[in-house]
Amino acid sequence: QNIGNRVTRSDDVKKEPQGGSIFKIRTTVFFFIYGFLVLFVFIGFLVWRLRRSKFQARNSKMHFENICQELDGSEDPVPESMKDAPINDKIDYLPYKRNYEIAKENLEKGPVLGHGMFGVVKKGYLKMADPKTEEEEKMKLEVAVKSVKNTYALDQISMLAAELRLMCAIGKFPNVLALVGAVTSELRKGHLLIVTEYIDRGDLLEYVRKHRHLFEDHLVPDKTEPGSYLTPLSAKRKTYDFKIEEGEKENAISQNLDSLTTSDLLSFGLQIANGMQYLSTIPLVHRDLALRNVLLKKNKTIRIADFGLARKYDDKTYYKQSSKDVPVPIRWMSPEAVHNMKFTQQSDVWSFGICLYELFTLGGLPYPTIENEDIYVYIQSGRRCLQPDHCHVELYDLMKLCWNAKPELRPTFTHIVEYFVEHMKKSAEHVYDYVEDMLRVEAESQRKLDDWIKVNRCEAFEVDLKSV
Ligand SMILES: Nc1ncnc2c1ncn2[C@@H]1O[C@H](COP(=O)(O)OP(=O)(O)OP(=O)(O)O)[C@@H](O)[C@H]1O
Repeated sequence: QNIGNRVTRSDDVKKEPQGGSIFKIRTTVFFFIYGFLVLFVFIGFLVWRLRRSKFQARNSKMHFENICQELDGSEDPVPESMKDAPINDKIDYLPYKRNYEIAKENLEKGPVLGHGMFGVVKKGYLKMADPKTEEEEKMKLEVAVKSVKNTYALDQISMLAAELRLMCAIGKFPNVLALVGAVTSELRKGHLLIVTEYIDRGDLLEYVRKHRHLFEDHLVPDKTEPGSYLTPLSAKRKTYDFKIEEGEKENAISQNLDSLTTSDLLSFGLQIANGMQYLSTIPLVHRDLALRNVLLKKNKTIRIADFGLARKYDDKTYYKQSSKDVPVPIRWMSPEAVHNMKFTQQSDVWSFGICLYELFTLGGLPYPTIENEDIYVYIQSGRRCLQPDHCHVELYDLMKLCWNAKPELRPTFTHIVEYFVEHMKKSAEHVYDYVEDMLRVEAESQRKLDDWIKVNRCEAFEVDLKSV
């Protein structure tokens, strides 16, 4: 049957009229022209792509070149009008100190510690730049290494470079995250690494939240206060009862990380105030002071971190006032900062008051019953966070001072540290002694970080800081 069909088809072909071949020629010519056009467009597209990627490469090379130049800071002197301005405003003039440079081969990268919106922080191990002994050759320092997720995101690399220059100017202080060094040698290829101290216990907010069920409250209702049985317990004045024997004072803060007591909260509060006081003398405005940006070490000392210009835009904590705006940490912000987006030392003081609230509520959300969009109206009407249960009234008084509607009437960080120290010397001297001792140890360990990079740059750095 198949053979039969084939015969029939070939017969049809033989019988085809002449008009059919004209049609065939036309079709061939049409396809030829059409194919030629397609080929022409395709080649045009390839040429356009090639030229565009060449242009982009030249453009990003130029941008990377700019970022490299910016690393050295502007050659112009800081204008007289900006002399006393916070270093955040003078970022263009801040240089990256080249003696912070780490040889890439001395740095080994480890597991991811955490992500920001654009950045990623990994654990790292740094070899000594100039080992003198065999033992030193084998030694490795645990560090944290920050980089951007997308090496082609020029604006993010530029922000990371700015963060590096800011960290160079900040220097070292026990309650502030210290820069160990940086790898900038491959910046032209989009690779920039900031290497800082490794802080082993994550952020303080998570720590207090995770340990709130173990909390040991040493703030008890004042037994000497006269009151009737009609006075509710919550309305009674509370005082500390640390139950520490004379000889046990030095162990009064447990280094066991599976514990959380009133002494710990006081110690964290004092340390944050101490770190902020140092930053305010530089002067640097943090702009995002919150427990989530404070890191904890296993000896229960803390480091204020996250001076970056990039923010965690995807985090619910950051609120967009309108679709055009940059998301901001509205619950931590003073009213004037919300109103005009102007961040100052006084707005940092407000945020410090909120940090105390977070501490003494064991990681509670500020204004828990108020929606983001209603916070500004709420604080403008004079209302504030309520006194946390675990907070001594003198510390709540300090919080209220930090939340004064008038920025100029808020205490400075120097006043805050004095207030804290006085409160602790009176009521919790063991905590004060502990913090003082630990900070001495931490200052020493930060000084030793310089040994991991070739040059001992402490002196040079101090001279530079004064001239900024
Ligand atoms: N020095 C450090 N030691 C240990 N862990 C760290 C260190 N720095 C950051 N981390 C961890 O990495 C997480 C992300 O860090 P960080 O918030 O600085 O990232 P980021 O990229 O700067 O984010 P963004 O700039 O968008 O705020 C932190 O929450 C913390 O858990």
